[in-house]
Amino acid sequence: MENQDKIICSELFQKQRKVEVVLYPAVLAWKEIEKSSKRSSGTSESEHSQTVKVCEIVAVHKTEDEADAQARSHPKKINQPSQQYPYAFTVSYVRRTRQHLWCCADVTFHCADQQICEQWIQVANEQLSLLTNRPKNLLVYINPYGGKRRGERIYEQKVAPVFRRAGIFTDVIVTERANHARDHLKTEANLDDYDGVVCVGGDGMFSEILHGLVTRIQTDHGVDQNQPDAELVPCSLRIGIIPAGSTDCICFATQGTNDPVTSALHIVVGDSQPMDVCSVHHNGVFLKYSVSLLGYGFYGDVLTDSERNRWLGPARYDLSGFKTFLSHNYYGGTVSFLPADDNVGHPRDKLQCRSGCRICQHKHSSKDEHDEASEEKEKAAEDSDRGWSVIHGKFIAINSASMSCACPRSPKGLSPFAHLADGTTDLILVRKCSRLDFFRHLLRHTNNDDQFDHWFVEVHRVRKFRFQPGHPDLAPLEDASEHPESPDLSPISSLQETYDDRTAESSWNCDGEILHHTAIQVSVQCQLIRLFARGIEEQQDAEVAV
Ligand SMILES: CCCCCCCCCCCCC/C=C/[C@@H](O)[C@H](COP(=O)(O)O)NC(=O)CCCCC
Ligand SMILES: Nc1ncnc2c1ncn2[C@@H]1O[C@H](COP(=O)(O)OP(=O)(O)O)[C@@H](O)[C@H]1O
Ligand SMILES: [Ca+2]
Repeated sequence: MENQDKIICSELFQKQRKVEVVLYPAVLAWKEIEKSSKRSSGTSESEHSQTVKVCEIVAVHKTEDEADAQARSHPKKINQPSQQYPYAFTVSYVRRTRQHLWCCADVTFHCADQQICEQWIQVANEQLSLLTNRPKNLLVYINPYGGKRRGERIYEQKVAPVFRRAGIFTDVIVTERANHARDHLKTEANLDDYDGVVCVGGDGMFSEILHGLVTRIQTDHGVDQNQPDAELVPCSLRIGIIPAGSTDCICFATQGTNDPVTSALHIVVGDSQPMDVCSVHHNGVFLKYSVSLLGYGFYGDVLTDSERNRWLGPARYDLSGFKTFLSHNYYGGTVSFLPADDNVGHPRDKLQCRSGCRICQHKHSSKDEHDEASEEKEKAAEDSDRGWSVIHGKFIAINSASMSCACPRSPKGLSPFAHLADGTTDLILVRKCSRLDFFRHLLRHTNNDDQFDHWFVEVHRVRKFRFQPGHPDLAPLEDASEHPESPDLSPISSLQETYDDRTAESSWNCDGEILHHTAIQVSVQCQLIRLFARGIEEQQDAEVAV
């Protein structure tokens, strides 16, 4: 860096070592100045600078620790270098540890001159105030019953101290019933008072916040959510997620870890990650929004069963997953879908959505350029069923993943190459197959094998889809148990006695909530919301060069 880039530069003390500290517009750097007998000047610079990006500084504060106070009140006792420099300031900043985990680290610089110390604090804070994307006022909702019921504790012990340090003001509401947060956002909350909303809970709680916010914005702008083709108004408030639920896949898939401190730091630095939202309708009536999984069959049945065992906490999904696997139900129906454009890739193209993803960025700019005429044309084509594909069949699972849906149970997710903000969802059809085959498919969610590489699985990247339950009389699929490649495990007859595949219906798991209708129409709303996140970082992003 050039000399003229320096905003302030001083020789200070850090841990009793003399360091040169420089604040550049984008970076804070410090390096040790060693005593050296080899040089006439008596000092030499050590090889390595330590650096912190200014945009990842949480706060710069005057340090009031005991040693400094003592040094000021008993100047005669001074014998340590740090005590000769009794004024100090502390820089709190983001430090990456491992696996996308962030922590808040502190570095304290000491100096002899009070004025220099105060100048540093003032100048550094002026630089921080130029970062206009940082939130100052947040509305926080805590679900005290999510996950292992630790929401309040997690917030008080791990998150609130980070917000306090960063000087963020918060209004905190601990919910008293289901849909408390949704209803408060819909009708009561004064959204103009806040720069963002924070959700402490799981995917179900996130879904509440999403519905409250999106519905409020549409109502304020006179948009009718019941119109499947309505142009929805994007939310200007960002949403932060503090993971305190059971699956927490929205948090995991957008920052790579389920750690409350990491989430708090993404909020403090003002990250912004656009995200697609699926709108779900039934016969022209709005049902729900979804950002992660819309799952019929296996995941719908797991969720329905798990609700009965909520007291088990996150383990309820393991029990229900096992029971549902043994039941081995399949459901008839017709899936129709409108494939996405080729430029957004394919669910098996191995292009992972990462921080600053080019595919999502390209989608954003082409969305801006889209003129009204081409939009009209597109709509007409969609309405006339031109370009739609139709599949009848018997399915063990129909999953729509608008993002990877990675979570600790499945670190690469249901659709590892799905994108957060490309305006599409990956539609995964798992046809009727043997129990052993389905087990192999599930197992591949936990290892590096391709879970789509099975004869009974197909996956499509789509912009819209529809589902109609019912026995597929028109074009029944051959019975998979007769398929030569699918040796079945012995049937578990007691579990299947009452099961009639002509009439049976499952339900939809919509981000952890059960939908009350099975016939649905789904449309992806490109980048409707933004999170306080940045997508999963590539490992080299962690290094900073000066
Ligand atoms: C042989 C071992 C097979 C293990 C296969 C595991 C596959 C797991 C894929 C999980 C995808 C999760 C998608 C996210 C769903 C959440 O929205 C939903 C609600 O979350 P929360 O509100 O935090 O509770 N979670 C689920 O539906 C749980 C699915 C668990 C399935 C075993
Ligand atoms: N105070 C409350 N009492 C009961 N249920 C609540 C409360 N606040 C939120 N909920 C509901 O709890 C459900 C599960 O919440 P979530 O935080 O996702 O936990 P989990 O991940 O364990 O399912 C959501 O459907 C949400 O609407
Ligand atoms: Ca998507």
